Amino acid sequence: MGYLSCNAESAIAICDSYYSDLKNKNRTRNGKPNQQNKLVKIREFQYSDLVAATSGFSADSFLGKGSHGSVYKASLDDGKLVAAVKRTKFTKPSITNFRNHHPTNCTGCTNCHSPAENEIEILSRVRNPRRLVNLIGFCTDSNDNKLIVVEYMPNGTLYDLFHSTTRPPGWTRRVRLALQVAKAVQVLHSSNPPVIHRDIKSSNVLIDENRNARLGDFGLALRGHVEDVRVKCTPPAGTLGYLDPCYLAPGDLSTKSDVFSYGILLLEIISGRNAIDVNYSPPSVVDWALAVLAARCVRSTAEKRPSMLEVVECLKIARKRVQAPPIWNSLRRRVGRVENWEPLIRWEVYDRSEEVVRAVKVGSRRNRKVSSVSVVDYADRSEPIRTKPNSNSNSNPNPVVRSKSIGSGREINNYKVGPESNVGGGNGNQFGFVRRKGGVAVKMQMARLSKSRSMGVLQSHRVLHNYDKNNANGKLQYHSLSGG
Ligand SMILES: Nc1ncnc2c1ncn2[C@@H]1O[C@H](COP(=O)(O)OP(=O)(O)OP(=O)(O)O)[C@@H](O)[C@H]1O
Repeated sequence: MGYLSCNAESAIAICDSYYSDLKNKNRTRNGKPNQQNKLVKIREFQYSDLVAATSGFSADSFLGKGSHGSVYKASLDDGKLVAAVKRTKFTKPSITNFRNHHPTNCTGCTNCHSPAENEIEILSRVRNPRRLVNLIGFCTDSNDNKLIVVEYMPNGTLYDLFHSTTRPPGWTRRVRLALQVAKAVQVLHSSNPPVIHRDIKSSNVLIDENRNARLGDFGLALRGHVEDVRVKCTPPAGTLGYLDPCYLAPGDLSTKSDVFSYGILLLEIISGRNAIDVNYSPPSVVDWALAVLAARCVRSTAEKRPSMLEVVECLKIARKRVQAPPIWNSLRRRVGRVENWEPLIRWEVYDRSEEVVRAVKVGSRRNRKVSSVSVVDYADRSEPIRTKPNSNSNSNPNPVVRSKSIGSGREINNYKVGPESNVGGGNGNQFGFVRRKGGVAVKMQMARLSKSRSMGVLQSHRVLHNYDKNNANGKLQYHSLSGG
C-alpha cells in the first residue's frame, strides 16, 4: 500500500496515478489553479494529537458506533479543524485462513487488510468535496491499528433522518437526497479505475453542514476493474438487506452490485411519508418515477439494472417535476398538514423473465382510497394488479410481498436463510421478492430492514455456511467461497 510506505503527505502525490492525473488537470487553460481539482494533502497525525483532540476518546466526543469500531468528534489545529476520527479494531487473519482465502498470492484485499487501511487507500485516491466524506488523514496507534480522520458531518446520517426523527424529510428533499447519493455513487463508478463501494446503505450516507448527502465509509470498497486480481480475489461482503443477490462469489462483482444497494436505499427513501395523497388528482408522478427507478435498480439480473449515470439523469428529471408545477406545491402543503401520515405502498417486485417489475401504491392511511398504478413494463403483463378498497395491513387478501415501511428500524425477530426459507416476523413490514417459476409464484426471502441488521436475499447454501453469525451488526463477511 503506497501510502503506508512513504511519508504520508508526499506519498499520495508520488505513488498514485489519480493524483498525477490531477496534477495535470490542476491548471486551467489560462494557467490559473483549478480550485475544484486542487491537490489535497493527506496528513499523518500523531496518536497523542488525536487523543487530545477527542479528549481521550471521551463519551462527550463519541459520535457513533459501527461494526468495526467507534467514531469520535475531534477538534484539531487549535480548534480550526473539526473532524471525525474512526477508531477501529481489526484482527488480521491467521496465515492458514489467509491461504484459504486466496488461491494465488493476494496483492491486498479487504480480507487481509483492515477496513481502515482499505478506506485510507481508497479515499486517498478518490476525492470529491461535494459528494463524498473525504479523508483528511490517518494515524497508527501503538498496536499498529489505523485510525482514520475524515471530514466531520454535523447532521447525522440518512438513516437518522428517516428513522430517528419525528418529522422525516418532505418529498422535495427526498428527491434531492436521492439524487445526491446517486451522484456520489456515479463519481465512484466513473473514476478510473472504478471504485465499487459495496456497502451503500442509509447509515453510510452522512449529512453535511449544508444538509447535503455525502457518501462515506469506504471500509469495504474496492478500486479496480472487475478483471483485476485484487477485485477477483476479494470475497463478497456487504450488509444484509442491501446486498446484491447476484453477488455470491468474487467474480460476480460489478458496479451493478452498488446499483442494487442503491435501489434498496431508494426504496427506503421513497417508503416514508409521501408528498401527494392519492385522493388528490393528479397523483404524484415523481414518486412513481422514483419507484420505477428503484425497482429497476434491484432487478435480479445485473445487466438489466441501469447505470448510475442513467439513475442520475432520471432523478434530475424527477427533481424538475417536483419543483415545477404550482399545483404541486399547494397539494404538498395540504398533505403536509395531515398528521400521522403513513403511506401504504405494496411492492410487488416480480422477476418473470426479468420483464415485469411493478409497484403498487395502495392508498393513504387517512382515506384509504385505493389507487392502482402500473409503472413499468406493463405492456406484457398477463394478469391485472389486484387491490382491494379499504385494504390495510390486516385485511389485505393478496398473498404478495408487502412492504408498509422499508427501513422500519425495528429489530429482526427471527430469520432463517435458505432456498425455501422465509425470513422475518411476517406482520407485514417486510420486503422481498417473488420469483415466478413456471407460472407459480415462489416467495423468496423477505426481510424487515433495520439499521445494519437487515436481512438480504441470499440464494446459496454455500454463502450461508460461510456467514459468520458472530459478526456484529449484520455486516456480512464471507470466508472461504473459493473452497477454503
Ligand atoms: N464523518 C462523520 N461525521 C459525523 N459522524 C459520523 C461520521 N462518520 C460516522 N459518523 C457516525 O458514527 C456512526 C458509526 O459510523 P460507522 O461508519 O463506523 O458505522 P455505520 O456506518 O453506522 O455501520 P457499519 O460499520 O456497519 O457500516 C455513524 O452512524 C454516524 O452516526
